[in-house]
Amino acid sequence: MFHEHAPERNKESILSSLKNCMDPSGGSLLEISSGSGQHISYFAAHFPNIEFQPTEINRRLFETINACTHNLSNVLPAKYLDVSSDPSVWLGGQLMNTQYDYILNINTLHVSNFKCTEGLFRGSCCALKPKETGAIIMQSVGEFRLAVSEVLLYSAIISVVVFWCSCKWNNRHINKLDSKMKGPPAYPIIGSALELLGTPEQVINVLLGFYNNYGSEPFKVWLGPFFGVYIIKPEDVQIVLNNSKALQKDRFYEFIKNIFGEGLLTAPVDKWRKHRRLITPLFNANLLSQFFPVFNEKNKILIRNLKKELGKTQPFDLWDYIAPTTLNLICQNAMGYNLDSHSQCGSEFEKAMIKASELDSIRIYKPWLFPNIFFSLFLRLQGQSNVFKTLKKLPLKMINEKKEVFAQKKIVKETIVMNNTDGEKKNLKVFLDTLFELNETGANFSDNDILDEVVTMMIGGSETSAITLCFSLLLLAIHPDIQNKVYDEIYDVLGDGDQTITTEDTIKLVYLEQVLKETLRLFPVLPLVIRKLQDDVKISTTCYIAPLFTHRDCDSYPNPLNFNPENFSQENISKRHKYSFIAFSGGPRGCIGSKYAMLSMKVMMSMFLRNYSVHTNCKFNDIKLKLDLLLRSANGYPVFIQSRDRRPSYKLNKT
Ligand code: HEM
Repeated sequence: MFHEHAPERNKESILSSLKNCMDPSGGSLLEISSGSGQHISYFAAHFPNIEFQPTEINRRLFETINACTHNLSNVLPAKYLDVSSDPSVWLGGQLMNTQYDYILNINTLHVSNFKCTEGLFRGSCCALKPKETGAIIMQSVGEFRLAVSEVLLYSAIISVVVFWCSCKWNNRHINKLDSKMKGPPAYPIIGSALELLGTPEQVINVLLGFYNNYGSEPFKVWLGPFFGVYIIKPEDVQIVLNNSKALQKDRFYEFIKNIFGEGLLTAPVDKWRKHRRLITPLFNANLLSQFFPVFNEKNKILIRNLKKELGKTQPFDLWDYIAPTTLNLICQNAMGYNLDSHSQCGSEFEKAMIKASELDSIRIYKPWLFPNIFFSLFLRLQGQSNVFKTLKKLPLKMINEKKEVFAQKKIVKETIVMNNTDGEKKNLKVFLDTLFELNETGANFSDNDILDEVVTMMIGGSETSAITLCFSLLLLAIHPDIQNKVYDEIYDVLGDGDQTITTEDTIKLVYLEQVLKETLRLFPVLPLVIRKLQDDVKISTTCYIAPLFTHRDCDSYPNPLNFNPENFSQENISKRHKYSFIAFSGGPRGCIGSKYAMLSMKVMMSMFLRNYSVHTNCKFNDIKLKLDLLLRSANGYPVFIQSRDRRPSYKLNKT
């Protein structure tokens, strides 16, 4: 027999709680984990009309329990019960026939495996009679919560102090820089996070506010405990982007690895160097002309789809048509995968992409979401734990299908055959197949590497162009005179027929290129590029290169908030610093797909404008921006379209 002190100490207070919630006139009670039997013998004496069933997992305690209760006629002999087991085997399977008015459990959960807690709740659902008096009484839970919350509180305080000290230590080298530079107010640990609270629409306005307050000279911002410097002047931007010690992406890119893995965009320098060297030849200007048949074919489908918007009085959102087309283009051109018959997969991917980039961007501006554990919790609370998995579904499907074809054919160069403009057959070099091919020659891309590069290309190659095209068309709708000028050029180059567009045609579409660049100047899809600048003694400083700010510098652009494609006339370009336009970033780690992007956008714009004129009720100042990982219009791209009268404006004006 053994005797414990705790039950002696707390039995009185538990009894008073039981008196509050138990009906003494009758009923039955199942005690789980009766231990020494001290509790049950004490309570049974106070509730003579209630039948008590003691239970215990440790059979050796049965004797002790029974000895404590032998003179109480309302206590049954102790029974074996493993609370973590399935309820169907509780009490030798009797539970299904015998149900109780009360279940009592004291001082178990905080000393047992979590399976026991789960089992207790699961079993209680079966063990309690289905009436309101059924109750689980667990004095131990109160103690348990207190103990855990205290432990959590102390751990949190200690973690914060340790974290603060380590930040202080890591940041010791920037104390001087910090004190000399201007920037928004910052507080320990959270930095300027309070300023950046708010929706994606508000965040972009706060960032623009920083620029308005501090101008083009470098200024500091603390994102959480991390110090960073905004670099805006083209001369300074050029130095950073071309510095071999600034090729490393900053820690914030770790946050977006749940989307891009370690594709080119996010890869650490060593991996990036190797992959970039292998992938760059695929974006060679000579190879790009091979994509034209696909450009022409997919844009024809776009033009056909748009027909249903003709004659409507309500504006529609350009995004709904342009985004699926750019995704379709990159899937076909880079992966050799035709999305036409898998539009459902495409739209699931697009939705997941937007949601994922929204969630990751929220994290960047909220230091309390920096630790993975808090971010996972945040995703759960938002009901979005699966979004990153959903995003990978389409790329995985494409990779697996293409891999099978590659293996089946057992060929080194897998190709797809398309009709080119002259009607002859031509082989198209596909990015994904080239990765498989490179592996055959020892490049060692793992399955994860391939997935990461494919996701990077799909997002880099579709979302960015779609946003730019939508902004461009919206701006042309707002500025009909500029739209006329673009169409006149298209007419002069392509005539009034429907012939397919060639590389040579796109070279001649000079003004259209100015329009696209001016759009990217005003609305750079990637408004922020973050690099880690490391010095010789491995001390690093974060540099924020902000195309959005550099493009609004009055020294480079006299009226920076006006939409003026003349900013990109040869004459005006020659007057400016090369790095005054950095929509595609610059230096060795600049955008690998800039040429592909410009070509595909030129083809889509010219086919669109050749068939339709675009109109809107929206004014320039109505465009509201929002920032997730990319810069978008917060209120969409609302336009109307009309069939194009295929005559240039100079001929129309004469009639
Ligand atoms: C309007 C269209 C586009 C814009 C404005 C744009 C802009 C950019 C920018 C600013 C970067 C540097 C990002 C950083 O350092 O954080 C970048 C990188 C990249 N872009 Fe683009 N991009 C566009 C289209 C494309 C296309 C069509 C592709 C692929 C077909 C592509 C693939 C990539 C890749 C792979 C990188 C990472 C490069 C590296 O780190 O080596 N982009 N892009």
